[in-house]
Amino acid sequence: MIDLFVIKVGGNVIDNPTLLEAFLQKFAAIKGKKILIHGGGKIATRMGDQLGIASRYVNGRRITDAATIDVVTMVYGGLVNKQLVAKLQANGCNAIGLTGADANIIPAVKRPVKEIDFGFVGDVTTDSVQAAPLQALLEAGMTPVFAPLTHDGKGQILNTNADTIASSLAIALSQHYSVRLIYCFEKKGVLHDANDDNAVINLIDRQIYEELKADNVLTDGILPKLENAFAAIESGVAEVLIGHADDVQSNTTDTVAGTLIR
Ligand SMILES: Nc1ncnc2c1ncn2[C@@H]1O[C@H](COP(=O)(O)OP(=O)(O)O)[C@@H](O)[C@H]1O
Ligand SMILES: CC(=O)N[C@@H](CCC(=O)OP(=O)(O)O)C(=O)O
Repeated sequence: MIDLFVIKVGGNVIDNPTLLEAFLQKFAAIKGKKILIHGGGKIATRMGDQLGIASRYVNGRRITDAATIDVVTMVYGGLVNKQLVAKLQANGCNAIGLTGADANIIPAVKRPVKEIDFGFVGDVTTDSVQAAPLQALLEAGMTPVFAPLTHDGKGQILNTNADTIASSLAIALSQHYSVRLIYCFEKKGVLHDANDDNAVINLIDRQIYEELKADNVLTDGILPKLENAFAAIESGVAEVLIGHADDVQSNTTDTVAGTLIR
């Protein structure tokens, strides 16, 4: 099978012009087939504040009411997605910006209301992801760039966590390609101590994950990121890595830096 890199870049990198520029140069230089998924949660929060629409989170997920879905559609599907595409084009990468609604690639279901009403948040089932249009774009030499938006098939855009979009696409495409899923953020990997940037854990399996959780080493966004990483590796994705945005290029070779998920 042909190799495919499915690469996700987080909001802290997108929000830092120096880190972002370096990341996009390295991403553009990666040879072979690749897909980029971007977040942008921090920018959406800032834009919402400017519009008088405050952000609320439960369990790390944004409560996406009617006003908020408009903000995130504009920010993720417009501002962030198109800026990334233009910068990749400037770096010689033939990027094409997409949401999950485009070509019906990522249908989703509005999260059912239980104790919490998350509003217009979409849950993805990997068997509903449409790989064929993505394959057509990849075979034509283009690099799809995904905003973290999905749709319900009835005309409603939905907000879906970018880490989840990345693992769902990686799983669906692993039927056609040998996929390496790489989560890029502003740390060198999963750390033994979140404040010590050099304390990288090289390898995490389910048992180590449970021990790290019990020891309170893992908090905040790294928990859903690891859940998505395990979902991918347990559903046919060949390799999953979590590392620094600066290491994206080396992480597409045999010399990996960061945390390998097994
Ligand atoms: N042990 C840990 N190692 C690395 N990051 C950690 C750890 N514990 C908590 N974190 C936090 O998790 C965050 C990553 O999650 P998140 O903000 O969702 O990433 P992204 O920017 O990719 O969306 C880091 O910025 C860090 O603050
Ligand atoms: C449902 C949900 O929470 N969606 C996320 C999508 C953006 C995202 O995932 O951005 P980062 O990768 O920068 O965190 C949100 O709106 O914050």
